[in-house]
Amino acid sequence: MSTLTEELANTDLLWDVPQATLEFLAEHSAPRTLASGEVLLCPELENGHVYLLLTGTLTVHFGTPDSPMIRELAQGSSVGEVSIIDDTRPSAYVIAKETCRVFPIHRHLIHQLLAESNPFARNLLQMLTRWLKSNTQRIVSDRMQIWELTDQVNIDGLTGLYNRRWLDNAFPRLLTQSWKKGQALCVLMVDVDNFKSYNDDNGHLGGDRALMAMGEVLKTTVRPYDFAARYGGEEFLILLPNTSLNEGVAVAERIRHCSESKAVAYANEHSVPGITVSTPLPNITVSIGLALNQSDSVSELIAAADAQLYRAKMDGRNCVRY
Ligand SMILES: Nc1nc2c(ncn2[C@@H]2O[C@H](COP(=O)(O)OP(=O)(O)OP(=O)(O)O)[C@@H](O)[C@H]2O)c(=O)[nH]1
Repeated sequence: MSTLTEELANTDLLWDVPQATLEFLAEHSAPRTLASGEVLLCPELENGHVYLLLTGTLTVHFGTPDSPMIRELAQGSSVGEVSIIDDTRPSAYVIAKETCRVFPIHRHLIHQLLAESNPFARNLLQMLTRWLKSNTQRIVSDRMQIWELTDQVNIDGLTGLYNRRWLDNAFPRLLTQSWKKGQALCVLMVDVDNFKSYNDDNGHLGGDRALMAMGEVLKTTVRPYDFAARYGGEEFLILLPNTSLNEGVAVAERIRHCSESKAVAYANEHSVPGITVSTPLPNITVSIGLALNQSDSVSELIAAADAQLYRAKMDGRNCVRY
């Protein structure tokens, strides 16, 4: 067996292919040497060959040759088969990472091998299946990353509620939807009472703990189809779609009651080695202003809820006004 046919027999595409076929290929083509950085395939040029990688490493890049590599191909693998099968230009740049030796098999020979050699057809099918699977996995992991990132940009880091950015996008859409359907949209503006003093008495970290407790209260008191967002500082906006005034008042009272009875735990302290103690901070109270949509104007609705919140503050705090 010559060295070249041995090398061919060790590639994924020609594994288990009869010796006579390997010799036939060795007679009809010859290895080509690529210098480091040389482009083997690119979307701008037609491709007429499948290349078996005999030695070295190739890298695959989408978009431009200097974009980050998306895949590395090791000795024994092959490239170009997809553009040969579907008769299109390559979809990516394939570049030699170091000096490489590749063995080109012309399109005509590939079609001939497909028609005549079962092991070759099976190998090709397996390679394409692996390729398809790895692409699917890449799409799934990219999508999960996008979901995570989308979540991160829309969620307030301290409270875990939606943030102002989310609110600015979602509120106009929700309001327009409700307005078009002729449904009520109830808005609660929730503000922690005397929070400046709370911060002064318990420190900024203590204040943060109180806001985290508020986040938990809001997440657990609103219904699954309602939305709770941190509007800014110690102020929260709750959107209750398809909700009447009476139902909204009931939700607001529930939030008010849960807030005053929710324990605010301070950061863990280690008083005894091995035992973790959480010192409680004073509970907080909230004032809530409530308004129903009278138009599809976000600013009008916020102003109406804000006016009711002001009344709640003026009436002594820890109460709901509408
Ligand atoms: N710890 C902490 N404090 C914050 C945060 N955001 C805003 N604050 C503080 O919240 C306080 C809000 O105070 P004010 O707007 O004067 O209102 P208040 O003291 O709650 O008084 P009333 O609303 O009238 O009951 C300010 O001292 C802000 O510094 C935060 O993320 N963490």
